[in-house]
Amino acid sequence: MLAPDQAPVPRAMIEITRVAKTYRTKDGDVPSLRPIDLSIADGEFVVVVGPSGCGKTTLLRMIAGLMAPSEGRIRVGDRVVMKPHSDVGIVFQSALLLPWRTVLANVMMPVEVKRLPRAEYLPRAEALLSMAGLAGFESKHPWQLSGGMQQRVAICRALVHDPKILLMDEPFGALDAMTRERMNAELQRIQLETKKTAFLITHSIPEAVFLADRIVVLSERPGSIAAIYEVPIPRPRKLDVLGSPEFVRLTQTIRAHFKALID
Ligand SMILES: Nc1ncnc2c1ncn2[C@@H]1O[C@H](COP(=O)(O)OP(=O)(O)OP(=O)(O)O)[C@@H](O)[C@H]1O
Repeated sequence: MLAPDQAPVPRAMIEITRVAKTYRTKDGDVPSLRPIDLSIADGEFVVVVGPSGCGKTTLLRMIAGLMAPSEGRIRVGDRVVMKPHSDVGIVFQSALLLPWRTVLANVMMPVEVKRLPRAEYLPRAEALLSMAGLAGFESKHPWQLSGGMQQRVAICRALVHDPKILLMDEPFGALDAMTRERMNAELQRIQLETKKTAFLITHSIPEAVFLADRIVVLSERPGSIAAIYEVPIPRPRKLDVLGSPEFVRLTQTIRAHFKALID
């Protein structure tokens, strides 16, 4: 048996090392992220907040391999990210469902694109829809669903190929406040059940505090890590927690920090 100080340190699921990004445009260079370091553990839920244009989406796109860093490197699992890869599923602000396809056919899209065996993944798609409260809607079309339901379909689609990581860029930004709160509770449940590592960008500080294990606050562009807050509220968190003193205190602290960044 290993002594406590010899116990293996679990390897991070996402390791971001001195990653910076400058966009080279015909009008000149646009520095968007200063070198940042961040380790995200397997199963952890990390939420990123920061002023508009500070580089949040840029960071997400680099984790997904959709864009290369200008400096530094990103490791996901055992591999250094060099190109788009299957370890992530991505959810955007708009569900981006294909209107002529049924809900189930939309969820199966990544299986087709990645040429995975349909027979193996079909039951998984159905199980995900059921877990997301969409059993019975498999053969409906996107226009027959509410905005919140469409976003749940997008989450199922992001998870269908069983990626290790769920990346979300303002997934509930277009929803009304009540639906958004319900979706936060749903997302928490889905993440706890699937045990995925989650990385979410939001402009809503309450959403960040409700969902996160850790909140990363980025500074104005070119973004750098201004602070990291742990959220010690036990899970599963019910929506009642939004009114608890601990929740309100943390929300206010982060809001004040945020305000100081942009004033
Ligand atoms: N393709 C690009 N070419 C040049 N500059 C870009 C490009 N994409 C983003 N930028 C610039 O990089 C900066 C960071 O953009 P990014 O979209 O990552 O910010 P963000 O924090 O996600 O913003 P928001 O909260 O408004 O969505 C912005 O100033 C933006 O103008």
